[in-house]
Amino acid sequence: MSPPETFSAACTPTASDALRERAPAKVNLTLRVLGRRVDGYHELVSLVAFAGMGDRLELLPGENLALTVSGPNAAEAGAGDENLVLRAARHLAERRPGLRVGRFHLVKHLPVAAGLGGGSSDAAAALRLLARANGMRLDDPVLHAAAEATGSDVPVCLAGRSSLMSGRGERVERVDLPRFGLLLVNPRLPVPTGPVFAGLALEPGDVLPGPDHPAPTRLPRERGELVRALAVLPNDLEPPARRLVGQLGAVAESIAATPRNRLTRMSGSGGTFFGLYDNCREAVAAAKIVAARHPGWWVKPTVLG
Ligand SMILES: C[C@](O)(CO)[C@H](O)COP(=O)(O)OP(=O)(O)OC[C@H]1O[C@@H](n2ccc(N)nc2=O)[C@H](O)[C@@H]1O
Ligand SMILES: Nc1ncnc2c1ncn2[C@@H]1O[C@H](COP(=O)(O)OP(=O)(O)OP(=O)(O)O)[C@@H](O)[C@H]1O
Repeated sequence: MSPPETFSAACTPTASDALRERAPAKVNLTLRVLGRRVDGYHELVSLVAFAGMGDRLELLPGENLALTVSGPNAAEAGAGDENLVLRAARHLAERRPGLRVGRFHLVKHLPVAAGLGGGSSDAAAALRLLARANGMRLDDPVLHAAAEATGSDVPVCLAGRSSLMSGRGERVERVDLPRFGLLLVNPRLPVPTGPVFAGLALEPGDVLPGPDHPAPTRLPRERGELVRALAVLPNDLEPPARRLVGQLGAVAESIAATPRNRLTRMSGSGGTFFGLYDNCREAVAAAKIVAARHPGWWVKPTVLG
């Protein structure tokens, strides 16, 4: 006689119960450094937008927190305690007793330490998934406190749409931007964020005269006008990043030389550079040229906004 049926597996979550979120690449269209705060962080203002590609994160809700990672850049991101997915989850759990967590699976497409805020976007996706699993609203201040505690780029990634980011990264104002074709190029050389900021050689309390940035409402909505406005608002981290990693100059040149390129610039602390185009088709044509000349580089055409 067969043992009595316990039906024990009936309510065990399966992969099909997983919640899913995208973790898109963050692009800093502009990045002005206004000075250095007494806490050592730099005071910034940056126009941030999100790409049509990035990582993917799943959560199978449950009692125990765990993470597995797959995808082309899984090894570089790692699945240990320091992964920003787990750090964000722990920051939220500390602030929200009884938080239901679970098993995360990250598909890591974005290069690591690349200026695309990959880890920050993964952390923000983790917070959005935990909010869904716990019936929390996305504007819950606890979610925002956990984002801020996880990293400077996590609040803007939690917003997940074009924004003007300021302070250390904690102030985020929504901005409407036109859509662009986008080319992302990374020479597969990781660039650590801390040393790039350190290359500015600012002391705590220093204030830089001059750097100014138009308010969200003063930014043009038309693509051509916006490109002209962006052209005079650089990424202030580009000179120290180029000093740190000499090969970055070649990345910028390769994008700038493509047909119909509207703007070429470094994102975040580098070393990914982006090119803007009027549409995705032009970005694909540019990607083919760059990839043919530099087969070892990470080259992705997509859209922005
Ligand atoms: C360069 C940007 O990606 C632009 O969006 C961000 O400012 C960096 O964001 P992030 O990687 O999330 O940065 P965090 O993990 O908070 O900080 C990494 C390191 O960058 C430096 N850092 C970061 C942000 C900031 N406003 N000032 C800084 O000086 C600090 O040395 C810090 O130790
Ligand atoms: N999920 C993750 N994905 C990528 N890196 C992670 C992750 N979790 C932790 N890290 C660590 O975070 C560091 C920064 O990685 P990330 O790819 O977010 O950098 P970045 O793109 O330069 O970020 P930013 O643009 O915010 O400066 C790396 O040293 C990496 O080891």
